[in-house]
Amino acid sequence: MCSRDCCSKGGVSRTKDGNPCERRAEKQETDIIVPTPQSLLYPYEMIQEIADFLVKGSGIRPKIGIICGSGLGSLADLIQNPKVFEYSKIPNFPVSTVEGHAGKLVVGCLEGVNVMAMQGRFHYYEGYPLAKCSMPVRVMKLCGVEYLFATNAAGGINPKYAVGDIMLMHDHVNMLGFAGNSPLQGPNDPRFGPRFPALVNSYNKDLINKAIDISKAMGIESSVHVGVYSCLGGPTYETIAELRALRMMGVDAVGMSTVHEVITARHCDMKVFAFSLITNKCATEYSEKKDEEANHDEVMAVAKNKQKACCEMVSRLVAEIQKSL
Ligand SMILES: O=P(O)(O)O[C@@H]1C[C@H](O)[C@@H](CO)O1
Ligand SMILES: Nc1nc2[nH]cnc2c(=O)[nH]1
Repeated sequence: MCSRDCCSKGGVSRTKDGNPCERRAEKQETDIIVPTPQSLLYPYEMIQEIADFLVKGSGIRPKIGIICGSGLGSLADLIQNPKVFEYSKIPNFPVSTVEGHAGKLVVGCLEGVNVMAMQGRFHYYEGYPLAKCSMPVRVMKLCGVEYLFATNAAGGINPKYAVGDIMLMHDHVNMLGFAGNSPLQGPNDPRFGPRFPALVNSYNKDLINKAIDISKAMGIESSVHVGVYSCLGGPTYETIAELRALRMMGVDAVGMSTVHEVITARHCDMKVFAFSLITNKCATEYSEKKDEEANHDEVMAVAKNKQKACCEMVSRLVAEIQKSL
């Protein structure tokens, strides 16, 4: 009861004659916390400011943006004459909190092409909203990037995949999107892209075909697949029932990233190439042994072992793009 002698009925405070209590209504109004829509977290001007800082600081306008997956930070070590920016020194940039994600942005030259690589990405499970996780993709765009290379470590659900294989992504199942979460949620800024972007053909077919040719030239084609990736929120790895459900949906590999980055990149019309390094085989039988459970140490160890092949795939593909520039 408030001091005006009100009672609460059906969650609404009312005076004795049945009218809503004004004082209570006023208080409730001030108590309501309206979350900022995701798209407003990083307005265009703020992204422009970050991009200007990076272009001015490096003296480079990159054409290709690379996001290094867990344990794949060595992709950025390929870059010549690197200018390195710690995330903590970039205005309005989040910090990396996960092992295997160094938290550095490296700008320089690879195979004659200006590139920008993120040694460390941001994940939803770190507590960042999706728009914050994929904000660097928009920064890349305003720096001049036309191609996004997104890489990740993922669990292999397709029974034909082995640990250490590479899966070229040709599509995704957006589980967080199924649940109504999107980095584009909120008012749309048309300077980035349209309100309703189409996502069919998100993964550039020409780049996938070039990567297949490269895998043949490298003699690793038997361990390179083309498949469907799905991102879950993490940080838990999946239950067996979840893995079975994903398999039934046609998912070949599962991870905790990339999809929202690809959505953001396609929204601003970047060409996308993405691959998963299969760091563990997902258990789909209840009889699996304890030592077959996914764990991050294993993910990191496999990524370390396979970084050479991943690096070669990336640099050869950049060299192919260079020919067409
Ligand atoms: O950043 P990626 O997607 O490569 O990292 C995966 C997903 C989790 O961050 C981590 C789990 O081991 O690896
Ligand atoms: N969700 C998920 N992410 C991963 N990253 C590396 N392996 C896995 C996995 O099995 N599941």
